[in-house]
Amino acid sequence: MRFRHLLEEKDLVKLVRVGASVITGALCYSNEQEGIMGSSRGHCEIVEVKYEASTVQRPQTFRHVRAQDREQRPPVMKKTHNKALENDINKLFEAVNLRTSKSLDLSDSWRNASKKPMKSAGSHSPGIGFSEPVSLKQALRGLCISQAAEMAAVKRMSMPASPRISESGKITNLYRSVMVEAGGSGCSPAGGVRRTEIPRVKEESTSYSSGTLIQGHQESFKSATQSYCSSPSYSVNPNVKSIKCTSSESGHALAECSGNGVEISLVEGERTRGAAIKLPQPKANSLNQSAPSSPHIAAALVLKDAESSPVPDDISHVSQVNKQASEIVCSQHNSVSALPHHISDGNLSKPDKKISDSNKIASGSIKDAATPLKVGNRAAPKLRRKSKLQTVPASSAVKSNKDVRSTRSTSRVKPVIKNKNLVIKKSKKVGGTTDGNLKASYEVNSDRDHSSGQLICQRCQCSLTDTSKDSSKNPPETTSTEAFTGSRNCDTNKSDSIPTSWENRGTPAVKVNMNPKSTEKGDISQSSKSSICDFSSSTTSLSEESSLSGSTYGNRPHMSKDMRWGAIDRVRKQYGFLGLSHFNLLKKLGSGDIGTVYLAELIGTNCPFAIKVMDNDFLARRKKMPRAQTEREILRMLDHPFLPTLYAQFTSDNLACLVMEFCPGGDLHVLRQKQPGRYFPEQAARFYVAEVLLALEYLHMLGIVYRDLKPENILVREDGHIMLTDFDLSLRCSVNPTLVKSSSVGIEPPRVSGPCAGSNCIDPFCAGPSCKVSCFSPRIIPSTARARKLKAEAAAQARSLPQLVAEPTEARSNSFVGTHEYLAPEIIKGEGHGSAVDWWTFGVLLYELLYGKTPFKGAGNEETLANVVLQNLKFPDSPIVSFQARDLIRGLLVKEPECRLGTETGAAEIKRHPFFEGLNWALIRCAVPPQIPEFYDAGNSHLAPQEKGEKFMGYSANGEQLEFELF
Ligand SMILES: Nc1ncnc2c1ncn2[C@@H]1O[C@H](COP(=O)(O)OP(=O)(O)OP(=O)(O)O)[C@@H](O)[C@H]1O
Repeated sequence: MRFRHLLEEKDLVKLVRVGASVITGALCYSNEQEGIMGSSRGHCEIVEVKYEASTVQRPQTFRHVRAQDREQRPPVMKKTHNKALENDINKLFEAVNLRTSKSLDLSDSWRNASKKPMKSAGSHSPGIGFSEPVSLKQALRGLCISQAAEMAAVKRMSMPASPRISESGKITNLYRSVMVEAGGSGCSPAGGVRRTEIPRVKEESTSYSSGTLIQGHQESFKSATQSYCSSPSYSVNPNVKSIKCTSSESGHALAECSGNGVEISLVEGERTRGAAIKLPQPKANSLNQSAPSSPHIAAALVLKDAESSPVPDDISHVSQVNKQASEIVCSQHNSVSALPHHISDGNLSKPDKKISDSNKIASGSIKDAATPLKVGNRAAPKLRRKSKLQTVPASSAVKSNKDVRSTRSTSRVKPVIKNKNLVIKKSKKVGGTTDGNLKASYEVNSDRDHSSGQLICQRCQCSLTDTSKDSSKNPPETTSTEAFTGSRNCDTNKSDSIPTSWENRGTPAVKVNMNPKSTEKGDISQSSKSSICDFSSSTTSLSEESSLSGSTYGNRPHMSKDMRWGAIDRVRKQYGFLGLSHFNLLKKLGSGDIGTVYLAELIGTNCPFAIKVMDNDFLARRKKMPRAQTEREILRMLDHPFLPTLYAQFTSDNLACLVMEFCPGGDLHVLRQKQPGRYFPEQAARFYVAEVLLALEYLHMLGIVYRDLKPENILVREDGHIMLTDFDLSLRCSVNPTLVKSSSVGIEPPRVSGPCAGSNCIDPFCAGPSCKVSCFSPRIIPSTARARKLKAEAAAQARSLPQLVAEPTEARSNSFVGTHEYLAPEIIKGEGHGSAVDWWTFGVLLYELLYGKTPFKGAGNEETLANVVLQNLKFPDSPIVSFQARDLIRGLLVKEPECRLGTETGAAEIKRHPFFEGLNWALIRCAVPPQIPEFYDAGNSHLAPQEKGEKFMGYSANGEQLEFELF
């Protein structure tokens, strides 16, 4: 009987039962005939035969053995392979050093085994040293473990460098080069203090070198832009990979073609209107081809023309030449509404007219030649092309695989990602429709003389050529770069007339198709419009640079007066774009799963921002792009005092950047630990959770289940109010506002404690003529007949009113998302969860703020999870917490989500709880916060507190300085 050299584990166990209780050393049995050892599952991969009993072989890798076998094994060995099993077993036992001792200390054996490397240097497979005794089981397990370790090591080695390192490496490099560059440079702030500035990073000459891209595009870019301006000035900046066209007369940037993704932005002087066209990256082998995307450029310019001049008839003469997806986003910065246009594969989409009029953007599919293209407030000329408007029903949330993580700080559980994060899947139909979007497609004509590489003006039939000259009027951004100036040989009298079509000679015109779904970068698209909730229509299609600013005035009313908009707009107008190079990175604020957040100052503005920098390569490698995309899309939607405002977004060097409001107060987790006893006084806790509640309510109404509530994600603004941040784990779902009759659901009237809660009160500190308490002061109810009457009236009024439930109480997801200590039982149990998880986490949050610890924390993650599901809620004796607070926590930390407070009608239920009695919800943002971060001076923020001779940032509470320094 032929012995199969790959012994199964059970066979070995049998062998041991026969006589050997312990095996020392590795079992490694080579089998040349069988091929790769252990190739089949269930077989032990660890057997090795000592072909010569007298020779003590070092443990070898299987490959080693095989190689040696071929060379060294005596021919007789091959012949013996077919010996009887008995002989083979004998051989095996010869190879095994049997130990007669009765027992073996397992720990010793493990220790010994681990001490002794079991394979020779350079070996690739595991083995166990012969000298150390281990049990068979241990030997097997040890080999499996070491093999697993080896496999992991091999995998690690085969993997690219750590993305985190890669990302931080990029930033570090940026810093380093800045440190070198910036010393004593003009970038230093007043006082000669050196600041860290993001340099313009030189692009490596790769197969997709942006420099080459620029080369490929610049001719056509020049030609195309010359028609806009009688005296254009061009500058090429290889560092930021752009070509910029500036009006020599006005000095305004007119257009920019960026090699990074090959984007063109169109801007024009005071009436800055941006149009970004995203062009396909040329293939590596087509880099030397001339101007592969010039038709797109022409298309972009035609778009711009459409705003100011009629599109000539011949623009409708179109043929398709390039099916590579492109995107165009236009916005009129100074108009109230921003109107995105997308072009890809021959289609140009435009927003729904009605929505755009009301500052709401929706995408549309328009192929009607008669449909005027409206940009901003102006109707665009009619375009002769087919048009089709399509409305696509909102998609529902997509259940995804599980995802677990913890993002608590060092003292907390670190994230463990078990499964994929929930992602809202969207259709990617090119030229088709996507979630909740109306799409439009246009055909645009782009004629150019490809033989000469020149664009031909059809009006005067002139050719457009360039003449190089020194560009002294380049914006500072490009002074160090190659400059060239183009002039057009067009009749100067016609300088105002814009060639709106290009003669097509030999090459068909472009048909650009709009794809409202964002690309991987997700920066220049209408992706936000594909939101599945109703509110998505109010989100704009935001190009990475232009549209955010252009739309913000209309779409973020609560921050419309913020000077930061103006600061960003000025930079954008001055340079034609906004990028990392316009910011001084002052400090790393922290890193998360998908990016790193920096404190940055917009150069020359003294405006601090928090910039979240995400490495697209890293995100793609780690499959975290959807999380980043979710966060980006949610950020674009937000307009709430307790939620972040996204001022701008852009991509620099494949780093996706989100420019947000900087919160100098740190997060509540840090702040709590600075409190005496590491817990907040009840009044302070009430303030913070009340604001969180409003933020959650708003999110729910947008169809966003937050899912990651914890103190670390609650930042403190400079005014002491909170900002809920971090949306990459949020669930987006549809919302179906439901009108609920109060009587049918037994809704209790709002628990008003006095006139303070009346709608007529506009003073947060006023609770009526006789009530001089703030919204957060202990309730003082005047026991007057008048007060009682008012209360009764308010109660009666509330009873008579129907109630609108606009929160996604029906949303369901099976994702395993959150932070261990904050995970709701239904998430742990995998039963599917909805918005009620936010009310569970809300309860945990209140508990932690009041008691300084979370209610179900165990020794480890598993114990914590078990406690969440099984353990009853207990309250510590200390500190003393009010009955109302405990009652609210009890109502929130109900393990069955259907019985949990807030599940039925959302935040309204919670707001009515006696814990919040006396709180004027409407005026909470005017209330005095428990603590306010000290004055922040961006101009000095780069300095260490010691350097400034003062604390950089601290908290003052009741006039008392708390030792709370951020830097
Ligand atoms: N606007 C901001 N102002 C001040 N600090 C901020 C701001 N945004 C984020 N931070 C800080 O930067 C750090 C990283 O934030 P980030 O959101 O990237 O990571 P995170 O909260 O751990 O979440 P995630 O891992 O999901 O990305 C956090 O410590 C956070 O407190």
